[in-house]
Amino acid sequence: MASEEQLAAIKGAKVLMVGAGGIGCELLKTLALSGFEDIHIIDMDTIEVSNLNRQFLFRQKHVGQSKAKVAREAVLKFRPHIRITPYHANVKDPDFNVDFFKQFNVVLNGLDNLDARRHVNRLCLASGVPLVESGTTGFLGQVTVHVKGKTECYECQPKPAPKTYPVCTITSTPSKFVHCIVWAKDLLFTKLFGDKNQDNDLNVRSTDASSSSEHAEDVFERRADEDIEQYGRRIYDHVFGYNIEVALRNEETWKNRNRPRPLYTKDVLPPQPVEQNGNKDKASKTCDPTSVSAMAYLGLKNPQDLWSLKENSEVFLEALKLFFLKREKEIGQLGFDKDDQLAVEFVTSAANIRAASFGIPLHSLFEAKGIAGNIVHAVATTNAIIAGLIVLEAMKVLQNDVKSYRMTYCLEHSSRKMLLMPVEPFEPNKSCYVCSETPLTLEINTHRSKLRDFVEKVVKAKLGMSLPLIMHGVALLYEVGDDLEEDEVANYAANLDKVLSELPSPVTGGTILTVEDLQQELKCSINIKHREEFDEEKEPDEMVLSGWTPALAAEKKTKTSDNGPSSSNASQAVQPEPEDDDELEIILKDPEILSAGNKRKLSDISNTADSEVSRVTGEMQTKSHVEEDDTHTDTIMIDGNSDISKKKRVQ
Ligand SMILES: Nc1ncnc2c1ncn2[C@@H]1O[C@H](COP(=O)(O)OP(=O)(O)OP(=O)(O)O)[C@@H](O)[C@H]1O
Ligand SMILES: [Zn+2]
Repeated sequence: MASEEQLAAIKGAKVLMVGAGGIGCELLKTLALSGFEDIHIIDMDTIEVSNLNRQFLFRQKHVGQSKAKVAREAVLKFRPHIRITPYHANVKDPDFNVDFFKQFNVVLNGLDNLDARRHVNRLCLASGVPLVESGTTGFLGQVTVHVKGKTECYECQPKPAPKTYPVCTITSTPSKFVHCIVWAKDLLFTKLFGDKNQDNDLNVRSTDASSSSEHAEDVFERRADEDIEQYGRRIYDHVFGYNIEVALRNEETWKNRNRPRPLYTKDVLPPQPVEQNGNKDKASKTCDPTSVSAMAYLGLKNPQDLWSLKENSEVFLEALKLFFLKREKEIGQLGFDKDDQLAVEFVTSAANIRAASFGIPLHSLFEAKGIAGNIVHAVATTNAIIAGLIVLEAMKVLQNDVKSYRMTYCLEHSSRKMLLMPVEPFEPNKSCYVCSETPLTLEINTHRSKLRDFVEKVVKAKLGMSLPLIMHGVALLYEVGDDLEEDEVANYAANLDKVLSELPSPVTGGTILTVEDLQQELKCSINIKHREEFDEEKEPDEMVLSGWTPALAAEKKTKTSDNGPSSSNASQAVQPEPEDDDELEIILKDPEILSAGNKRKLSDISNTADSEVSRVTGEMQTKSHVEEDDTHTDTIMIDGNSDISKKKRVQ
């Protein structure tokens, strides 16, 4: 029960909720039922059918409508007297500036991506409004509190990079199904249906370039007048047969590994394509490209079935054929999308054929889709728990009850009757470039890299700035904005194509650049260090940004699966299966949700003397470990006074 004071604080509060998805729907409902009367909601999305199983404010009839607006209407039905202001918009829109943020007592995030989270963090810091941040992934979740000057900000700890695999594992020596998925999705699919100009390791690494260059030359291009069935079989024989034979020639590679088996269509399929009783007509009449399906054509109904090698080979050829026959216009610009049925069918079958070749167990389309789309199924209950915790923290923030702030982790397996683990928040990281203005250092080849590389790869991608302004002393090198004169726009555009050392105000080793985002009111200094050479594999961007160090050095490796934008990136991949038992076994829907902060804090705690906490943490680190004395636990403990909640951070 809330006290009189709490109720008064709640009633008088004006709160901003960002995101009205899985967490957001639960949060709005809980806020309304807890007595909040002035709630603003920003969400840029419309409702999709796939949201309905867990976003309970939405119904079938709402599909296609604004989430923010429908969520408002749904809650007003049972709380008609409160004020809910919806914005169907991107939180990064310039309208939501520092002044807009200043009107709120607290901001509550229910977002699903790093970019928007960082943006909101910066606006909260700039406006001095406390932020309660959250995320869930399946059974895991967390709520953290960020108050300027009092606790760490959302960006005080660098976020872990998504799980990556060495290129040679993907192209030459896969040992797990996920390696085959990455190969099928990021290399083969992209090679056949994506941007032809994009760098792709498929040719180079999976064939012996020196001895087979003429064989590999343009092998993926369909020849003029080539029958589509012939083309498909040629691709199949090349990637699953010929390339494997070439790889086998390198005896060194296979000394300590199982040798793969080359697969050719003639060994797996009958010589002529098989007509499927009447299904062909059905497939060819389909006009909606998104409903084109090789499975449907082949009469394969259950996505959870395990297909044989022959069936996979048929799906492979059929899917490739359907892309060329039904979706030809899209070829050259397709990227893998987990919601694209034909793409999932193609990738599943290609990954399975490769898996068969390498002696790796095959997977169903359903499983393969989960891996390829980095899907961890959402759990509505976790969202509800997290939403409740957000409200509890918001109430403490409104009463300025700093001592009671907690970051709470929702665990998958209870330990000692605890499913929720509250931890005291950490102090701001003094070397955080976002909240402490610490200068960063950038190693870069100033004679080779262009300003454009710096803007795209550092300022936008790494620093997350949207409207950057770059200065060298008093000289403006780059700026964006609606109010620029034409000649300024032309100057900046010209600068982008210049190498750093040839800019009007040359950037060389020893230069200090000031980078600023006017909307986020974030400013930071970057010390430039000239460096000639970079490691192609480890530093493909040819630049290394440093100076932004975690507060605690000891980091554990975290497995991640990325729920970010559906763009596929050859270096990113899911890690759904445990690899090594000694690694932290948290499977993340998106790396930014249960981020570095989470693993650091958990491992910090495990280093403390408190065995109870160590046990909880230990369980998270080795998921398969079963607690002997914990077979009938269904209690959730969120006792703010428990020993655990009093644990101080280790410095
Ligand atoms: N920049 C942004 N501005 C406004 N809203 C955003 C922004 N980024 C994400 N969101 C919203 O945050 C919500 C996150 O909710 P959730 O994680 O449940 O995702 P979802 O898109 O509803 O579901 P799923 O991705 O699992 O299909 C979404 O409704 C999304 O529109
Ligand atoms: Zn910070």
